[in-house]
Amino acid sequence: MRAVRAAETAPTLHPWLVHAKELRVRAGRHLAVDGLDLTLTAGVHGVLGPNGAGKTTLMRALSTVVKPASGSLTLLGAQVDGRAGLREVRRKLGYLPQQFGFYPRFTVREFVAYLAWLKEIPKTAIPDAVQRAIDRVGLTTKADAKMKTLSGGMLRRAGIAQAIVNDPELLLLDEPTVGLDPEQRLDFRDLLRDLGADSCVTVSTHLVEDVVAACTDVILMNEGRLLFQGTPDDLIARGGQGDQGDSPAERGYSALLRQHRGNA
Ligand SMILES: Nc1ncnc2c1ncn2[C@@H]1O[C@H](COP(=O)(O)OP(=O)(O)OP(=O)(O)O)[C@@H](O)[C@H]1O
Repeated sequence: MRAVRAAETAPTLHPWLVHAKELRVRAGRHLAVDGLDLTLTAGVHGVLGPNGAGKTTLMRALSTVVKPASGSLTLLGAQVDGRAGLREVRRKLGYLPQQFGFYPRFTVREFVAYLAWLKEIPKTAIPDAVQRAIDRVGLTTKADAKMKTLSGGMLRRAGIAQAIVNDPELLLLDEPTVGLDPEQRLDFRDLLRDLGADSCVTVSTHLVEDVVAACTDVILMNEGRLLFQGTPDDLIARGGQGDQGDSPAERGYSALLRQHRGNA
């Protein structure tokens, strides 16, 4: 019998929950993510960048919806290379796509329960998990309303509920605040902080102020690459009086893009 080394039975330690190296991902024929290096741990990571920067394509790769064209991507310790073995990672993922499909006749509860079933949550645990997710996004009174009767902002919240129903270790939210009213946006910031306390939450948005208020980490993408990664304070420190923007963070954002374009 072969001797088993201690290293073979030790738990796998992966300091990064997401680790991308020289990552390239196609959107159609276009290389929308083009040589991205990124490491993420627990916390709330806000992904900013101009239209077409590759944010959605990155989120699709992190959610395992599209497979990388090249480079390496490790999610929750598992190498994503297009082959088998993704089932375990997918059970621990939550993903709100920019546009998501649903059966319009489903109630919110049925929609979230369906996703809970897909995530392989044990049958007996589903009703409580669904109720908790619906409560956390503030849709308690709409739990038994049909999806087709919801407003845009409510639909978005139902989408967030399905993404968090399995208490994911890696949560990916693509433009989650679109359509939310100001009060709901403030509630959502609280939810983000709560979720990021012990999991890795990645939020793509155009709202620099949401990132500053609710994120531990800012990621700025441009043309498929990482331009900047730092704290909201680091972003603010990059801006000057002459830079475009209505707030210190927006000025920091503009300054980083301007400097990059100047150097390109
Ligand atoms: N199906 C496709 N075929 C060809 N090009 C595509 C396709 N989808 C996206 N692209 C291109 O890939 C690039 C990145 O798109 P992506 O949607 O990832 O950017 P984004 O940062 O999310 O943009 P936005 O802020 O507008 O949502 C863009 O130049 C876009 O035109």
